[in-house]
Amino acid sequence: MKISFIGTGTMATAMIKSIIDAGIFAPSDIMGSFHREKKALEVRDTLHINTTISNSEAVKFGDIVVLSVKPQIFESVANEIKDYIRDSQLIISIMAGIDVETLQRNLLHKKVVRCMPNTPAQIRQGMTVWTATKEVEDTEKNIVKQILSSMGSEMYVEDEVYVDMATALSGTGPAYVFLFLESLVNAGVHLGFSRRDAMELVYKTTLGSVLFAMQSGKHTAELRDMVTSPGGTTADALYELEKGGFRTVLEKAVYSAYKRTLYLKELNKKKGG
Ligand SMILES: NC(=O)C1=CN([C@@H]2O[C@H](COP(=O)(O)OP(=O)(O)OC[C@H]3O[C@@H](n4cnc5c(N)ncnc54)[C@H](O)[C@@H]3O)[C@@H](O)[C@H]2O)C=CC1
Ligand SMILES: O=C(O)[C@@H]1CCC=N1
Repeated sequence: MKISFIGTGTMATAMIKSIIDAGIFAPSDIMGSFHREKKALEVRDTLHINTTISNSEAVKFGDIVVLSVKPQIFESVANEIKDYIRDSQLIISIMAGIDVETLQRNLLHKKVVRCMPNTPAQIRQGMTVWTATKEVEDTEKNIVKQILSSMGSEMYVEDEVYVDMATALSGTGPAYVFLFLESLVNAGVHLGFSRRDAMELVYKTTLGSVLFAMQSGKHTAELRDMVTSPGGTTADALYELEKGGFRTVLEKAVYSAYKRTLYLKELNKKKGG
């Protein structure tokens, strides 16, 4: 079985490394298409996969074709490749804000998987939410599951509305976490720690807390109470966080990313005609 990537950037490269590491595809069975020859040669030399600057060549190569270009150029890429897609091929899209109906209509193809991965896939710790059209067979769904599992965890959903929601929560999620980490590290530096020590304290505290929350199975409010001594330091810090609207700001941010996903979806539907 062969797989092609249309647009071999950050996310596609993470997927390619994962499927090679997991032994699902050999480099010789992978093709990546590129915008520029120079980048294609660089990747060919490092990952030892096949490369091309022709999207139609890439489509002809794979049994599975992954669409990993930016959503803004989907329409022009679809026009370029639609006549080369075979009925038997499985199309996997990782593009944000392009729904199944728009994919099917622009590609003139029914067998489609839409998924939303995230960047921790680069170290095989990603989280991907995905759905498939009824034309995708169970054996093909199993292959998709294997591909996505090689990048970390995966969650299948029947209704694609959850893929839109996941775009705001888990797809965009790493950016929220990185901003949180950056703020805490800065707070540590403000107190007087070296940046290196502050990073170690913050990263390990965050990692330990996440693992504790996952393994204890307790509600986070209960875990928070365990830290909060009467008249102690935590109560003061939490008071300031609530006063500053920490939860509300976070919820509004996620909701705003969700609205943006829906906006992009509508925009791409209209563009597709
Ligand atoms: N970066 C992220 O955290 C996530 C991104 N996504 C989705 O993944 C897709 C790719 O995102 P990234 O990898 O971050 O972007 P990227 O910009 O790193 O990758 C896109 C690649 O497409 C190439 N390209 C541009 N025009 C092309 C053309 N006409 N034909 C072929 N290739 C072309 C670019 O040179 C680039 O390498 C997007 O649709 C995005 O919505 C999904 C989940 C998370
Ligand atoms: O910002 C974006 O549009 C992409 C989709 C999810 C994460 N990054």
